[in-house]
Amino acid sequence: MASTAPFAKMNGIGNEIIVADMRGRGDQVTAAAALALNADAATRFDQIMAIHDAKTPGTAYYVDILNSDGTSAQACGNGMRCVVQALAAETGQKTFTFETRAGILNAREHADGTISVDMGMPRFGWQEIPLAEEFRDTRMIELQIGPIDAPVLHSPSAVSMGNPHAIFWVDRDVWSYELERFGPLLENHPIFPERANITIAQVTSPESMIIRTWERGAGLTKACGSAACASVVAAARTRRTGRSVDLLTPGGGTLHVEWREDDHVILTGAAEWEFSGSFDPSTGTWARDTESAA
Ligand SMILES: N[C@H](CCC[C@H](N)C(=O)O)C(=O)O
Repeated sequence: MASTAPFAKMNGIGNEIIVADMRGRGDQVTAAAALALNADAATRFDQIMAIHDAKTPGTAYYVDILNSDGTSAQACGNGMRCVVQALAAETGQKTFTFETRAGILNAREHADGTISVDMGMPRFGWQEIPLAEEFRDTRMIELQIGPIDAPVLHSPSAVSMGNPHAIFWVDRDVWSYELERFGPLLENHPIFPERANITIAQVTSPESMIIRTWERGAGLTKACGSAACASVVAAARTRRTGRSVDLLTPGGGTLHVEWREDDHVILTGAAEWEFSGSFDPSTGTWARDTESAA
């Protein structure tokens, strides 16, 4: 058995996150460990953020991201805020430069405890998202679900925030759609060769929207940061909102997204620690720290 690694169960406005401290070791959190942790109600999660030693000069840490089905993800905005909060508490530092599979990413903890993550630049090319066939304009792609003559959801915008997203625009209450039924079909639709995160978005003003997301590899979640970024970029591109938007998410929390003029997308919100423990990164066997809160 490999030696155990410390972890913290946290959440980013309800997005269930495990921050695993894999610094100073060469092994990885395995898919088997992810599945085992997710099968236990106490450690059920949407993403594991595994902090590794830096690989690239100029970055402080390399962060590997796993979904609850054991697959890996390029980006996780809510999880990055949890990573920042944990590292800021440990080091006293407020700003960090990370590397993820999607590239270099900067983040900062503010005086009020909220955290901003620079999620980088969105990409709109059909091959970059990626889509399986050519769409010259990804502001609206041909895809629908439900009866052919009366689709329930149709014509989403497609965006890459490092990871693939499709945003379906709806006029009715986002809760009136059976996302748990349509989500898996759309996530795995052949138009998305790397699958996709599926969001339904209701724009409520030029500065606000409500979103619900079916996450690739994790299912329905209480919040999804990269989907919030993708939704604002897609809404601004289609003139539904401006470039600075508050998003209400299913957990009741709010995220703020700003698509800056320099094309970077900044995600801001809270992060919360729940409890700490240690786990075996190869099997997922874990124990709660005795001094840790319930
Ligand atoms: N919860 C994450 C997104 C995870 C994306 C993941 N489900 C994928 O792309 O496979 C967030 O806050 O950005």
